[in-house]
Amino acid sequence: MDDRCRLYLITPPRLDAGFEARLEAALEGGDVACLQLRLKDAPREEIIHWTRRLMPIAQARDVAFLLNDDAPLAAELGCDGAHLGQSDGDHAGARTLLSGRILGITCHASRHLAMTAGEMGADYVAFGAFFPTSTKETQHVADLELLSWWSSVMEIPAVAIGGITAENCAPLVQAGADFLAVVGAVWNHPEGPAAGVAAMNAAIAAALAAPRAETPAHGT
Ligand SMILES: Cc1ncc(COP(=O)(O)OP(=O)(O)O)c(N)n1
Ligand SMILES: Cc1ncsc1CCOP(=O)(O)O
Ligand SMILES: [Mg+2]
Repeated sequence: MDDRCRLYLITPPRLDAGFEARLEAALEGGDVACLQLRLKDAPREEIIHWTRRLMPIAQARDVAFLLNDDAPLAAELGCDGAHLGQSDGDHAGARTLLSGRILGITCHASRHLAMTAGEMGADYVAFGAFFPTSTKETQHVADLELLSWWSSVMEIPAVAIGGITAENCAPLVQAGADFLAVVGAVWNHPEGPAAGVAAMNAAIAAALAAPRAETPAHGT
């Protein structure tokens, strides 16, 4: 198992004018593997606008830029990839369209969805929600056993999402999450987004350095 675990940053649900500076500040805070632009129900023009503004900031720092929900638009705009949920269109078609780019798939708390996504060619599977969150209404609760099983059996990276903070992330890291996806932990951090990124990275490093809790037994 690759012991590394990295931060996967998702934009706030709404972006105000001048958000570019907040993103730059966040990325100054420490390691970020990728940035997902997630503007639910925003007009296409707004998504295009923010992609053109934010993608160069991310890519200049070697942070992959992923678009949520829309694989054709991600391909058209030259994004590094897309994240699709179970209701976000044709996954296999998106895989073809995003050949050579990153495609991540929401798998909620389901081994079956994750294996299907893996067989389809997903670059990562996302499990959640691990904790209560006010960022999105969630209907699925994922647990450590799923994460631990996936990471011990599969090579495809796992992203953990949902209410993750610097304070609660250690068990996810120790269960084998390859990435921790967060919104609130960074953008709502009381000392600003750079402090949020720094706190997440410090918590990940501490969890990796700490003695591991016993791994749960895996069923079939
Ligand atoms: C990394 C990551 N994981 C899960 C999601 C959720 O995607 P989805 O289920 O399509 O819900 P919306 O985000 O579209 O509301 C995600 N965006 N990113
Ligand atoms: C997009 C998404 N999908 C499942 S939970 C969630 C929201 C994650 O945001 P936060 O890190 O603030 O809980
Ligand atoms: Mg979606």
